[in-house]
Amino acid sequence: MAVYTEVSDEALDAFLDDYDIGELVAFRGIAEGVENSNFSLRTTRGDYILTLYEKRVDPAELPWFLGLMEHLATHGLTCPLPVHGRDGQALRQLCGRHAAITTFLPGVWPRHVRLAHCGPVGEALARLHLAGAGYAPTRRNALGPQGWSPLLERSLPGADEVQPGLGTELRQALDGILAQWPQNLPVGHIHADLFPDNVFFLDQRLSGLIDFYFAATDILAYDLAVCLNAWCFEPDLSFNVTKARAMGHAYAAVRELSAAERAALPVLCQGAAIRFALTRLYDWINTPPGALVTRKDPVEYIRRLRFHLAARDEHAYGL
Ligand SMILES: Nc1ncnc2c1ncn2[C@@H]1O[C@H](COP(=O)(O)OP(=O)(O)O)[C@@H](O)[C@H]1O
Ligand SMILES: N[C@@H](CCOP(=O)(O)O)C(=O)O
Repeated sequence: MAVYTEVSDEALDAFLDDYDIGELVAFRGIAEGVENSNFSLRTTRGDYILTLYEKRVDPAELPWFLGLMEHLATHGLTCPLPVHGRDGQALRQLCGRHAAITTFLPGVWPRHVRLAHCGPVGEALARLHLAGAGYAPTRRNALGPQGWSPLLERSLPGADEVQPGLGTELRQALDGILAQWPQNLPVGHIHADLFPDNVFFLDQRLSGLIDFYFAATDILAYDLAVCLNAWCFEPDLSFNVTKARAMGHAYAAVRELSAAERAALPVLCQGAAIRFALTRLYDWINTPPGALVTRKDPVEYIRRLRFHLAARDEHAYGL
Protein backbone atom coordinates (compact mmCIF):
# COMPACT_ATOMS: atom_id res chain seq x y z
CA MET A 1 0.00 0.00 0.00
CA ALA A 2 1.58 3.25 -0.99
CA VAL A 3 -0.89 6.05 -0.62
CA TYR A 4 0.36 7.73 2.50
CA THR A 5 -1.38 11.08 1.96
CA GLU A 6 -5.06 11.38 1.06
CA VAL A 7 -6.00 14.08 -1.46
CA SER A 8 -9.47 15.60 -1.17
CA ASP A 9 -11.50 16.54 -4.27
CA GLU A 10 -11.30 20.22 -3.33
CA ALA A 11 -7.51 20.14 -2.89
CA LEU A 12 -7.09 18.33 -6.20
CA ASP A 13 -9.36 20.78 -8.07
CA ALA A 14 -7.41 23.75 -6.73
CA PHE A 15 -4.11 22.05 -7.59
CA LEU A 16 -5.16 21.27 -11.16
CA ASP A 17 -6.21 24.89 -11.69
CA ASP A 18 -2.49 25.66 -11.84
CA TYR A 19 -2.07 23.38 -14.89
CA ASP A 20 -3.23 23.49 -18.45
CA ILE A 21 -3.97 19.76 -18.79
CA GLY A 22 -7.74 19.76 -19.32
CA GLU A 23 -10.62 18.80 -17.03
CA LEU A 24 -10.45 16.02 -14.43
CA VAL A 25 -12.15 12.78 -15.53
CA ALA A 26 -10.89 10.19 -13.03
CA PHE A 27 -8.51 9.99 -10.08
CA ARG A 28 -7.40 7.02 -7.98
CA GLY A 29 -4.59 6.01 -5.65
CA ILE A 30 -2.02 3.44 -6.80
CA ALA A 31 -1.35 0.72 -4.23
CA GLU A 32 2.06 -0.27 -5.64
CA GLY A 33 5.27 1.50 -4.74
CA VAL A 34 7.19 1.99 -1.56
CA GLU A 35 8.55 5.50 -1.28
CA ASN A 36 5.91 8.02 -2.33
CA SER A 37 2.14 8.44 -2.75
CA ASN A 38 1.19 7.89 -6.39
CA PHE A 39 -2.15 8.56 -8.06
CA SER A 40 -3.34 7.95 -11.58
CA LEU A 41 -5.04 10.99 -13.05
CA ARG A 42 -7.19 11.09 -16.19
CA THR A 43 -8.15 14.40 -17.72
CA THR A 44 -9.86 15.35 -20.95
CA ARG A 45 -6.32 15.63 -22.40
CA GLY A 46 -4.99 12.20 -21.37
CA ASP A 47 -3.46 10.15 -18.57
CA TYR A 48 -0.97 11.38 -15.98
CA ILE A 49 0.65 10.32 -12.72
CA LEU A 50 0.47 12.56 -9.66
CA THR A 51 3.22 11.92 -7.10
CA LEU A 52 3.28 13.31 -3.58
CA TYR A 53 6.80 13.02 -2.20
CA GLU A 54 6.87 11.49 1.24
CA LYS A 55 9.53 12.02 3.84
CA ARG A 56 12.16 9.59 2.52
CA VAL A 57 12.92 11.90 -0.40
CA ASP A 58 14.95 15.03 0.40
CA PRO A 59 12.96 17.97 -1.06
CA ALA A 60 16.19 19.77 -1.94
CA GLU A 61 16.97 16.93 -4.37
CA LEU A 62 13.61 16.89 -6.17
CA PRO A 63 14.61 19.48 -8.81
CA TRP A 64 17.59 17.27 -9.72
CA PHE A 65 15.42 14.16 -10.18
CA LEU A 66 12.74 16.00 -12.16
CA GLY A 67 15.40 17.74 -14.24
CA LEU A 68 17.04 14.40 -15.05
CA MET A 69 13.71 12.85 -16.09
CA GLU A 70 12.92 15.84 -18.28
CA HIS A 71 16.37 15.67 -19.85
CA LEU A 72 16.11 11.92 -20.52
CA ALA A 73 12.53 12.11 -21.81
CA THR A 74 13.50 14.86 -24.24
CA HIS A 75 16.62 12.97 -25.37
CA GLY A 76 15.05 9.79 -26.61
CA LEU A 77 14.43 7.75 -23.46
CA THR A 78 10.87 6.65 -22.69
CA CYS A 79 10.43 7.77 -19.10
CA PRO A 80 7.95 10.03 -17.28
CA LEU A 81 8.08 13.64 -18.46
CA PRO A 82 7.39 16.16 -15.66
CA VAL A 83 4.48 18.42 -16.58
CA HIS A 84 4.96 22.13 -15.94
CA GLY A 85 2.24 24.28 -14.39
CA ARG A 86 1.03 27.51 -15.97
CA ASP A 87 3.83 29.32 -14.11
CA GLY A 88 6.47 27.05 -15.62
CA GLN A 89 7.09 25.11 -12.39
CA ALA A 90 6.97 21.28 -12.34
CA LEU A 91 7.47 20.97 -8.57
CA ARG A 92 4.55 22.28 -6.48
CA GLN A 93 2.82 21.74 -3.12
CA LEU A 94 -0.27 19.65 -2.43
CA CYS A 95 -1.71 18.59 0.95
CA GLY A 96 1.47 19.64 2.73
CA ARG A 97 3.73 17.63 0.43
CA HIS A 98 5.92 18.48 -2.50
CA ALA A 99 4.12 17.16 -5.57
CA ALA A 100 4.55 16.79 -9.32
CA ILE A 101 2.55 15.53 -12.28
CA THR A 102 4.32 13.43 -14.90
CA THR A 103 3.16 11.77 -18.09
CA PHE A 104 1.69 8.27 -17.79
CA LEU A 105 3.60 5.39 -19.40
CA PRO A 106 1.54 2.50 -20.77
CA GLY A 107 2.60 -1.05 -20.04
CA VAL A 108 3.06 -3.37 -17.07
CA TRP A 109 6.15 -4.53 -15.25
CA PRO A 110 7.05 -8.21 -15.64
CA ARG A 111 6.02 -10.32 -12.66
CA HIS A 112 8.07 -13.22 -14.07
CA VAL A 113 11.34 -12.23 -15.69
CA ARG A 114 11.97 -14.10 -18.94
CA LEU A 115 15.11 -14.21 -21.05
CA ALA A 116 13.35 -12.01 -23.62
CA HIS A 117 13.16 -9.15 -21.08
CA CYS A 118 16.88 -9.05 -20.30
CA GLY A 119 18.28 -7.81 -23.62
CA PRO A 120 15.85 -4.88 -23.83
CA VAL A 121 16.69 -3.90 -20.24
CA GLY A 122 20.43 -3.90 -21.00
CA GLU A 123 19.84 -1.84 -24.13
CA ALA A 124 17.59 0.68 -22.34
CA LEU A 125 20.11 1.03 -19.51
CA ALA A 126 22.90 1.83 -21.95
CA ARG A 127 20.64 4.35 -23.72
CA LEU A 128 19.89 5.97 -20.38
CA HIS A 129 23.63 6.27 -19.68
CA LEU A 130 24.32 7.84 -23.06
CA ALA A 131 21.33 10.20 -22.90
CA GLY A 132 22.25 11.28 -19.36
CA ALA A 133 25.63 12.56 -20.50
CA GLY A 134 24.17 15.95 -21.49
CA TYR A 135 22.62 16.65 -18.07
CA ALA A 136 25.19 18.77 -16.27
CA PRO A 137 24.03 18.81 -12.62
CA THR A 138 25.34 15.93 -10.52
CA ARG A 139 24.06 14.12 -7.47
CA ARG A 140 26.26 12.22 -5.03
CA ASN A 141 25.03 8.66 -4.53
CA ALA A 142 23.98 8.62 -0.88
CA LEU A 143 23.52 4.84 -1.19
CA GLY A 144 26.92 4.35 -2.82
CA PRO A 145 29.98 2.80 -1.14
CA GLN A 146 30.42 5.61 1.40
CA GLY A 147 26.87 5.00 2.59
CA TRP A 148 27.21 1.26 3.16
CA SER A 149 29.28 1.19 6.39
CA PRO A 150 26.95 3.59 8.26
CA LEU A 151 23.97 1.49 7.12
CA LEU A 152 25.67 -1.67 8.34
CA GLU A 153 26.56 -0.09 11.71
CA ARG A 154 22.92 0.88 12.24
CA SER A 155 21.73 -2.60 11.27
CA LEU A 156 24.28 -4.69 13.21
CA PRO A 157 22.30 -4.83 16.48
CA GLY A 158 19.49 -6.79 14.79
CA ALA A 159 21.44 -8.58 12.05
CA ASP A 160 22.03 -11.88 13.84
CA GLU A 161 18.31 -12.18 14.56
CA VAL A 162 17.70 -12.24 10.81
CA GLN A 163 20.31 -14.97 10.37
CA PRO A 164 22.93 -16.14 12.93
CA GLY A 165 26.40 -14.81 12.06
CA LEU A 166 25.02 -12.34 9.53
CA GLY A 167 26.62 -9.27 11.13
CA THR A 168 30.13 -10.73 10.91
CA GLU A 169 29.53 -12.05 7.39
CA LEU A 170 28.40 -8.65 6.15
CA ARG A 171 31.24 -6.82 7.91
CA GLN A 172 33.85 -9.08 6.29
CA ALA A 173 32.22 -8.89 2.88
CA LEU A 174 31.91 -5.11 3.04
CA ASP A 175 35.55 -4.64 4.09
CA GLY A 176 36.64 -6.70 1.07
CA ILE A 177 34.34 -4.85 -1.34
CA LEU A 178 35.44 -1.41 -0.16
CA ALA A 179 39.13 -2.41 -0.39
CA GLN A 180 38.70 -3.44 -4.03
CA TRP A 181 36.18 -0.79 -5.11
CA PRO A 182 37.26 0.54 -8.54
CA GLN A 183 38.33 4.17 -8.66
CA ASN A 184 38.78 5.04 -12.32
CA LEU A 185 35.78 3.66 -14.18
CA PRO A 186 33.55 5.91 -16.33
CA VAL A 187 31.01 7.85 -14.29
CA GLY A 188 27.65 9.33 -15.31
CA HIS A 189 24.02 9.46 -14.23
CA ILE A 190 22.71 6.08 -13.18
CA HIS A 191 19.18 4.91 -12.40
CA ALA A 192 20.49 2.84 -9.47
CA ASP A 193 17.21 0.93 -8.91
CA LEU A 194 16.26 -0.51 -12.29
CA PHE A 195 14.41 -3.50 -10.87
CA PRO A 196 11.62 -5.29 -12.77
CA ASP A 197 8.98 -3.16 -11.01
CA ASN A 198 10.51 -0.06 -12.59
CA VAL A 199 10.48 -1.30 -16.19
CA PHE A 200 7.28 -1.52 -18.24
CA PHE A 201 6.63 -3.80 -21.20
CA LEU A 202 3.77 -3.59 -23.68
CA ASP A 203 3.17 -6.12 -26.47
CA GLN A 204 6.52 -7.84 -25.70
CA ARG A 205 8.45 -4.59 -26.08
CA LEU A 206 10.01 -2.42 -23.40
CA SER A 207 7.68 0.59 -23.11
CA GLY A 208 9.33 2.72 -20.45
CA LEU A 209 11.43 3.19 -17.31
CA ILE A 210 10.08 4.77 -14.12
CA ASP A 211 11.09 5.69 -10.57
CA PHE A 212 14.22 7.81 -10.84
CA TYR A 213 14.29 8.76 -7.16
CA PHE A 214 17.45 6.77 -6.38
CA ALA A 215 19.24 8.10 -9.48
CA ALA A 216 22.68 9.57 -8.88
CA THR A 217 26.02 10.27 -10.48
CA ASP A 218 28.16 7.18 -10.07
CA ILE A 219 30.03 4.39 -11.90
CA LEU A 220 28.03 3.50 -15.02
CA ALA A 221 28.91 -0.20 -14.90
CA TYR A 222 27.61 -0.31 -11.31
CA ASP A 223 24.13 0.30 -12.78
CA LEU A 224 24.59 -2.79 -14.95
CA ALA A 225 25.61 -4.68 -11.81
CA VAL A 226 22.34 -3.56 -10.13
CA CYS A 227 20.40 -4.95 -13.10
CA LEU A 228 22.34 -8.22 -13.17
CA ASN A 229 21.32 -8.69 -9.53
CA ALA A 230 17.71 -7.70 -10.01
CA TRP A 231 16.95 -9.53 -13.28
CA CYS A 232 19.28 -12.52 -13.64
CA PHE A 233 18.60 -14.65 -10.56
CA GLU A 234 15.85 -17.25 -10.73
CA PRO A 235 13.21 -17.54 -7.99
CA ASP A 236 15.35 -20.29 -6.37
CA LEU A 237 18.22 -17.73 -6.41
CA SER A 238 20.34 -19.65 -8.88
CA PHE A 239 22.15 -17.29 -11.27
CA ASN A 240 21.00 -17.46 -14.89
CA VAL A 241 24.11 -16.71 -16.93
CA THR A 242 22.10 -16.80 -20.18
CA LYS A 243 19.99 -13.88 -18.98
CA ALA A 244 23.15 -12.06 -17.84
CA ARG A 245 24.83 -12.61 -21.19
CA ALA A 246 21.76 -11.29 -23.03
CA MET A 247 21.68 -8.21 -20.82
CA GLY A 248 25.42 -7.51 -20.95
CA HIS A 249 25.69 -7.99 -24.70
CA ALA A 250 22.68 -5.76 -25.39
CA TYR A 251 24.18 -3.10 -23.11
CA ALA A 252 27.59 -3.31 -24.77
CA ALA A 253 26.05 -3.10 -28.25
CA VAL A 254 24.86 0.43 -27.36
CA ARG A 255 27.60 1.55 -24.98
CA GLU A 256 30.87 -0.33 -25.20
CA LEU A 257 32.14 -1.84 -21.96
CA SER A 258 35.89 -1.36 -21.47
CA ALA A 259 38.17 -4.17 -20.32
CA ALA A 260 38.42 -2.45 -16.93
CA GLU A 261 34.62 -2.26 -16.59
CA ARG A 262 34.25 -5.94 -17.49
CA ALA A 263 37.00 -6.96 -15.07
CA ALA A 264 35.32 -5.00 -12.27
CA LEU A 265 31.95 -6.75 -12.70
CA PRO A 266 32.40 -9.21 -9.80
CA VAL A 267 33.13 -6.48 -7.25
CA LEU A 268 30.49 -4.15 -8.74
CA CYS A 269 27.93 -6.97 -8.44
CA GLN A 270 29.07 -7.63 -4.87
CA GLY A 271 28.58 -3.92 -4.13
CA ALA A 272 25.14 -3.84 -5.72
CA ALA A 273 24.07 -6.95 -3.78
CA ILE A 274 25.30 -5.60 -0.44
CA ARG A 275 23.66 -2.21 -1.10
CA PHE A 276 20.20 -3.81 -1.42
CA ALA A 277 20.91 -6.32 1.36
CA LEU A 278 21.78 -3.41 3.68
CA THR A 279 18.81 -1.15 2.89
CA ARG A 280 16.47 -4.14 3.16
CA LEU A 281 18.12 -5.25 6.42
CA TYR A 282 17.89 -1.74 7.85
CA ASP A 283 14.19 -1.52 6.94
CA TRP A 284 13.57 -5.06 8.20
CA ILE A 285 14.98 -4.20 11.61
CA ASN A 286 13.71 -0.64 11.92
CA THR A 287 10.22 -0.72 10.37
CA PRO A 288 7.70 -0.77 13.22
CA PRO A 289 4.98 -3.46 13.00
CA GLY A 290 1.91 -2.06 11.22
CA ALA A 291 3.86 0.55 9.24
CA LEU A 292 2.65 1.07 5.70
CA VAL A 293 6.08 0.43 4.14
CA THR A 294 6.41 -3.03 2.60
CA ARG A 295 9.54 -4.69 3.97
CA LYS A 296 11.57 -6.73 1.50
CA ASP A 297 13.58 -9.80 2.42
CA PRO A 298 17.30 -8.96 2.96
CA VAL A 299 18.34 -12.63 2.78
CA GLU A 300 17.55 -12.74 -0.95
CA TYR A 301 20.35 -10.23 -1.50
CA ILE A 302 22.73 -11.86 0.94
CA ARG A 303 22.41 -15.05 -1.12
CA ARG A 304 23.12 -13.08 -4.29
CA LEU A 305 26.14 -11.53 -2.55
CA ARG A 306 27.52 -15.01 -1.79
CA PHE A 307 27.28 -15.89 -5.48
CA HIS A 308 29.20 -12.76 -6.50
CA LEU A 309 31.86 -13.29 -3.83
CA ALA A 310 32.61 -16.62 -5.48
CA ALA A 311 32.71 -15.16 -9.03
CA ARG A 312 36.26 -15.04 -10.37
CA ASP A 313 35.87 -12.74 -13.34
CA GLU A 314 33.48 -11.38 -15.97
CA HIS A 315 33.04 -14.86 -17.49
CA ALA A 316 30.77 -15.64 -14.54
CA TYR A 317 28.41 -13.08 -16.13
CA GLY A 318 28.69 -14.38 -19.66
CA LEU A 319 30.94 -11.53 -20.77
N1 LIG B 1 4.82 7.42 -15.24
C1 LIG B 1 4.11 6.35 -14.86
N2 LIG B 1 3.27 5.77 -15.75
C2 LIG B 1 2.50 4.73 -15.38
N3 LIG B 1 2.45 4.23 -14.14
C3 LIG B 1 3.26 4.77 -13.21
C4 LIG B 1 4.14 5.84 -13.52
N4 LIG B 1 4.81 6.18 -12.39
C5 LIG B 1 4.38 5.35 -11.44
N5 LIG B 1 3.45 4.49 -11.91
C6 LIG B 1 2.71 3.46 -11.16
O1 LIG B 1 2.95 3.67 -9.78
C7 LIG B 1 3.59 2.53 -9.20
C8 LIG B 1 4.60 2.98 -8.15
O2 LIG B 1 5.57 3.85 -8.74
P1 LIG B 1 7.03 3.98 -8.18
O3 LIG B 1 7.67 5.14 -8.84
O4 LIG B 1 7.73 2.65 -8.26
O5 LIG B 1 6.74 4.32 -6.65
P2 LIG B 1 7.72 4.38 -5.41
O6 LIG B 1 8.82 5.34 -5.75
O7 LIG B 1 6.83 4.87 -4.33
O8 LIG B 1 8.23 3.00 -5.17
C9 LIG B 1 4.20 1.80 -10.37
O9 LIG B 1 4.36 0.41 -10.14
C10 LIG B 1 3.19 2.07 -11.47
O10 LIG B 1 2.07 1.19 -11.33
N1 LIG C 1 14.27 -1.97 -5.39
C1 LIG C 1 14.50 -1.89 -3.96
C2 LIG C 1 13.40 -1.16 -3.22
C3 LIG C 1 13.03 0.20 -3.78
O1 LIG C 1 11.64 0.19 -4.03
P1 LIG C 1 10.96 0.93 -5.28
O2 LIG C 1 9.51 0.50 -5.22
O3 LIG C 1 11.15 2.40 -5.02
O4 LIG C 1 11.63 0.45 -6.56
C4 LIG C 1 14.62 -3.31 -3.37
O5 LIG C 1 14.11 -4.24 -4.01
O6 LIG C 1 15.17 -3.46 -2.27
